[in-house]
Amino acid sequence: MTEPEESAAEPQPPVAEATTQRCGLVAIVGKPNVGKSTLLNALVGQKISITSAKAQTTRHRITGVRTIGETQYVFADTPGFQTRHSTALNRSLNKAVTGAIADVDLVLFVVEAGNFTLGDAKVLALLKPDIPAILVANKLDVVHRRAELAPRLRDMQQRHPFAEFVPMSARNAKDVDRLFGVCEKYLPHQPWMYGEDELTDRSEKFPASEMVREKLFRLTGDELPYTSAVAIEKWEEEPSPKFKRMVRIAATIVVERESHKAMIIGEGGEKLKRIGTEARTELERLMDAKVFLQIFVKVRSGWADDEARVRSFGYE
Ligand SMILES: Nc1nc2c(ncn2[C@@H]2O[C@H](COP(=O)(O)OP(=O)(O)OP(=O)(O)O)[C@@H](O)[C@H]2O)c(=O)[nH]1
Repeated sequence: MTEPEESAAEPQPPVAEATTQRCGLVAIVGKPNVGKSTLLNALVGQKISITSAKAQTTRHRITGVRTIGETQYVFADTPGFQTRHSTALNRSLNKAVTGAIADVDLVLFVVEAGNFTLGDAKVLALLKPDIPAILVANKLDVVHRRAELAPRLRDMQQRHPFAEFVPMSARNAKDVDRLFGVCEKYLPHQPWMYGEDELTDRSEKFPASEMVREKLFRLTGDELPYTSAVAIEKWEEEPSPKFKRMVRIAATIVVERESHKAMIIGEGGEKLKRIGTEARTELERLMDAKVFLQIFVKVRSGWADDEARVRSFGYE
């Protein structure tokens, strides 16, 4: 039997090297309180902070994505390292956690500059020598005698073959930018896993609409049909001298009948006001931001039958 000759015409798998894009998984690890969350927030621009909205790859939960130029940095969660409790740190010394950092492209191993302890050594022992690791000596701003750093760093280098060493402060934007530059070359040439803004938008908008929906159903009881939906129509982050973060959100509740609309608005607008206040209060806590929430109620009969529209409300 001979091989069919038309095989040359079959579609070829894409050649990874052909892309100018880079994309890779980056794990931020370190003992509690060294500044991992602060660093992650600085790296992803504070856009991903809601834990319930974490995306998933096969083996990792994704805590944030940042795309700069041609390079997409996908930050992977390493559960167990992200805790303040020493018991949880002990728990983290297990295979699941080791597995989570075993197949990332790059590890950022975070320590407090000038303060290397047994806790660091325990986490360090879990790193695999074949995955490039960058030693991030964080909180450099509080180190007074920088000369004392060198012997400690040599000690660290003896324990693990770090690819590079970056002294920095997660609170310093220039340092954070520099860190991206250092990391870039360790991410493989391959197409991006996520759209440029995919996670940044979706991750907070979705819980926001769910929050309004939850209050809506809780405060209207069983009277309202489940076909009522909530769409986020406007989402604007604004700089504010007073608040760390300020977000203006406009949401629309879509119902099928005028009678449902009246039910939601309530006497003198009382019910809608309560829905808004409760949703806003919880969103502020969840997003750690000042939130201005406007809610509109629209009647669109039969919308639940319209597939495209259902999709546009996020029920895919
Ligand atoms: N001075 C200074 N403080 C920092 C820096 N980075 C983080 N911190 C502070 O260090 C403390 C711990 O930071 P986190 O980001 O919560 O540390 P973590 O490693 O995520 O802690 P766990 O969640 O317990 O694992 C916070 O009070 C931060 O504000 C820095 O570069 N300089």
